[in-house]
Amino acid sequence: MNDAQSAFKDQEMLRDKLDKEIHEHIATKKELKATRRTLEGFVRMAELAENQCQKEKRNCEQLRSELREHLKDQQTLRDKLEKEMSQHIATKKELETTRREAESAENRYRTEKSKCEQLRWELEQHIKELEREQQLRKTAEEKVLGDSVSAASATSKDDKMWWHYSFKEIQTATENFHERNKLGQGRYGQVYKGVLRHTSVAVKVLAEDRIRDRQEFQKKLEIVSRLHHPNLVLFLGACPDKGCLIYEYIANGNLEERLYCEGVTAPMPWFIRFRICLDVARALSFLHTCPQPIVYQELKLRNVLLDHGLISKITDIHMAELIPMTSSSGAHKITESLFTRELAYIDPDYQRAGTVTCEADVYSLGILILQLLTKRPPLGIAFCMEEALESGQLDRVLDKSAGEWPLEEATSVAQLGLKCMEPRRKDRAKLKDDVLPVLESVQKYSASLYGRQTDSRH
Ligand SMILES: Nc1ncnc2c1ncn2[C@@H]1O[C@H](COP(=O)(O)OP(=O)(O)OP(=O)(O)O)[C@@H](O)[C@H]1O
Repeated sequence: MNDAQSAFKDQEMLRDKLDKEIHEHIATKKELKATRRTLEGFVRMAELAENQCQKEKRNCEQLRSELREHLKDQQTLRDKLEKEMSQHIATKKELETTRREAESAENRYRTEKSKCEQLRWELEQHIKELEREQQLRKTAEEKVLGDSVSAASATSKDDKMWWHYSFKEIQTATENFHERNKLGQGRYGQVYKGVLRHTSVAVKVLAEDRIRDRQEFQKKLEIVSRLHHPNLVLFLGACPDKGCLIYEYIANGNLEERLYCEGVTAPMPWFIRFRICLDVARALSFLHTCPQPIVYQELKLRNVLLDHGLISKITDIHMAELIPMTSSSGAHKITESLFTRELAYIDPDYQRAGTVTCEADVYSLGILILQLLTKRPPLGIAFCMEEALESGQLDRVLDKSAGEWPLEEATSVAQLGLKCMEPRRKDRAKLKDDVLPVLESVQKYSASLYGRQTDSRH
């Protein structure tokens, strides 16, 4: 083989190689073209996608801002709702409070109404009782006036005005002085409830030393049995040998218990208190104006009993002292030791004069009046009332549980109470001229307020 041939061969091989490379190049070019198209497609798709994205993004922005607006609106609405809700709760609470207040006001109204009804009923009973007793009183007073002189010396006579009960009868009546029938224990003995000859009675069993002087005791019984007055507890009889005194039973306890609402009783209204002052003053006046005057000496809250109509009656009348007919001054030396009496109620003039007069009762009445006005203990009561009146602050010391006191009337009763308590007996208020007129006019005022006459006695 020559050179030409080998060159040709080389050229052939080169041409084949070039052809092959051209083919490969063409194929690669085609591939590249295809790839380029694909890529261009991708680019377009990417552009489309980006456009879409932009659009979506814009939509999103739009939605977000709408959402923000919406949320803002919702927040405003929620704030408004919360505000309204709390207003609603506050209104509801207010309504609840108002409802409770209305309920308690209604309850208070009902209680007050029933108290009023009760008082009205009691007043009506009082009127009936007074009417019934008025007649009794008239005849009794006439009889007493006629009889009391002879009564002092009636011990040996047989014309007894009281029942003589046997001890057996009294034992039966009190179930042999059973504890459950015991009404209380005083300084001079025990008191039992019982039923004697179909009548409710209080049996007072006096201590032995109280009946030692038989004659004196009998004499007292004769006098006491002749004392009939609507405001005195009625003495029915006795079993003198055993020191048992039989009194009518008074159902509503004593004034101290009622004033201090023991046994959860309702407070006494002011007009009942005014009436009690008058009742007690009338009882004292009756005793003092007997032909042979009687000084009660035992006036205090515990010795004023109240019946079902809240009419007051003074008890322990057997403790009273007769002023001897021989005493021109109306003064009497008493044998009783002062220390057996309640000190605060004792006439301060007794120590100076050494004798007792009817003014001693007026002094005790003064304390009782001030106690009913203020519900305070007797000690220092006059001083406290003087201060209140001088400073024009009476309402500060008046007992608020008695209701709305009429100030003008309360002032005149308070002044009267102080006048009764003047240290010197000659300066004290006089029952007939001062005490009764003031208390009667106050009673008239109370009656006019309640639209009817609650007192038919005078
Ligand atoms: N007739 C009566 N009806 C109903 N209760 C009465 C009667 N008499 C007395 N009592 C009651 O019996 C109790 C004792 O009364 P008593 O008179 O013996 O003593 P006191 O008044 O408490 O004290 P003091 O001996 O100091 O007077 C009191 O609670 C009184 O209210």
